[in-house]
Amino acid sequence: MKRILTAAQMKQADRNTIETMGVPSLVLMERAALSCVEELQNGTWDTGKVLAVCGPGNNGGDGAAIARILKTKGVDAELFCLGNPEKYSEGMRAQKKIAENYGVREVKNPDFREYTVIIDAIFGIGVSRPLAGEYRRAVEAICASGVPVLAVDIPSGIHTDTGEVLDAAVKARATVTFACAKPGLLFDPGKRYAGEVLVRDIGIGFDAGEEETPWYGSVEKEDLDRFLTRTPMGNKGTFGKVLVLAGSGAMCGAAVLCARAVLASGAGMVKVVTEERNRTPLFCALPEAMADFWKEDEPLPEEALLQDLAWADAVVAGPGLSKSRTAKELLVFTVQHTEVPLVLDADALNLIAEDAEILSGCRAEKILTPHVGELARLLHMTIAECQRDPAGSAGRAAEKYQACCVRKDSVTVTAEEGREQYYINTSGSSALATAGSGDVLAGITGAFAAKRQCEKNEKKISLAKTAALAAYAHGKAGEAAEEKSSASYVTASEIIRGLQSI
Ligand SMILES: NC(=O)C1=CN([C@@H]2O[C@H](COP(=O)(O)OP(=O)(O)OC[C@H]3O[C@@H](n4cnc5c(N)ncnc54)[C@H](O)[C@@H]3O)[C@@H](O)[C@H]2O)[C@@H](O)CC1
Ligand SMILES: [K+]
Repeated sequence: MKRILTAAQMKQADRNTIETMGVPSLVLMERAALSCVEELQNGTWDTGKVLAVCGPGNNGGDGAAIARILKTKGVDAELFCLGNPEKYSEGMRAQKKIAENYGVREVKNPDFREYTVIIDAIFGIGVSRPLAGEYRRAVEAICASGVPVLAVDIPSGIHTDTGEVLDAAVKARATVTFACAKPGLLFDPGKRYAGEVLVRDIGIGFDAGEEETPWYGSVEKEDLDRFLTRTPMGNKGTFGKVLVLAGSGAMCGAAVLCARAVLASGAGMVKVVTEERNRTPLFCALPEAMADFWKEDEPLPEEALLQDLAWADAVVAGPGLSKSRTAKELLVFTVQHTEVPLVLDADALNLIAEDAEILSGCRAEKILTPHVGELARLLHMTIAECQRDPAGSAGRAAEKYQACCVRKDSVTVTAEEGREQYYINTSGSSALATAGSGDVLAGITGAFAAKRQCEKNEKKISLAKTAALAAYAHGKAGEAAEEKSSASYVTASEIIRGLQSI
């Protein structure tokens, strides 16, 4: 698990390192600069002629230190400083003086195209308003030059906490960021501006405060491997039994994909409850599945359903379910009689968006997996509003529906109810944007929720972390599928196969 820090939390961590731990600010800056120089000298950058573009704050100080260290290594490195020198931060003032002492040349009106690398050290986590005047002109000229850019800490003009572009921003080939990633480097559009994000340790002795909110983190491969470890003493009944309520008359595929993903994600058994017309295609496509059936406009098979719900360790409801009268009755019955974790996806979410009463009296822990369109319907907001605030909109749905909410988008965010805690997903690509991909994620989430349900209490991770692990596995499976061909050719079935190569 990796912590992700907001600007305020990172500043607190810097302050704590300097004031409480006693590490001088210039030492941190030196380490920050050295980590950027190390990146620049890894053989993938042409350091023939380097320009460090420095702002008035400590980000600028990093830039001046980078130019000076490069100069001592024989690189032709120059400085271009923006802002009023009287308003420089102490760190910038000191670093600029040191650079001068080492003979680093300061240029006043550079032609950016003359350089082989530009260091973007205009603003870091201290950026506080849209870029204007000379800052904006510099950013636009850097972008227009086409010269590869290494951004220091965060591309200048990107909001550290939201990833928004503050009117103009530098587009970097890579960003070296210090101590921890920042939300703005992982959310769109900041993610597209940051290029490759390299997190470097500079000796920050934080505790930025575990309790401090908002709390952001990302799960990693080790977390997934740890979670998926199987006890050799287990059997198909103890690895998780998942009930999938999916597929209406016209939509058998969603049920098949979801149930197949359940089995490919480590669950021991899957049972599908689907519309009668899906009987033959379901058994042909997935001989491993058990099944029960319902018929449109006929009474629900309540006895069988009660037994299925008592058997399951987790329930997934919604993929391809339709919003028919009987589908809604099935959903209401399931919500009222489920006591194990309930994953609500697709049409289940659409039905709930139209009638929130469906969830009243629900005793189960819930995971909602809406894409942004479904989330907008659940929150009665516009899609644009939900896109503008990835974490906040996920959090709002978690609060409103007393659930954990997995907000699916190019960057998936999982929010937990009751606390401002968010997992930002770091895996996946546009390969995941294909029909049936959501059914696969619902299946993986159901399998993981069932596995968690079977764990002993002391080993149990939170439901939100379980859902975040499912989103991470889904993204990794998409990446594995993409490696075999290209993002354009990946299908949902290939994402399921990709699970084997994570
Ligand atoms: N000692 C420390 O505190 C360390 C700081 N570090 C670097 O310092 C950065 C943070 O430094 P600062 O807090 O000085 O912040 P910045 O260097 O990001 O910029 C802050 C300065 O820019 C001004 N400013 C902000 N937005 C502006 C805008 N749109 N137009 C014009 N002026 C604007 C502010 O008034 C302030 O003077 C980090 O991102 C990192 O690169 C690292 O060297 C690690 C150690
Ligand atoms: K920067």
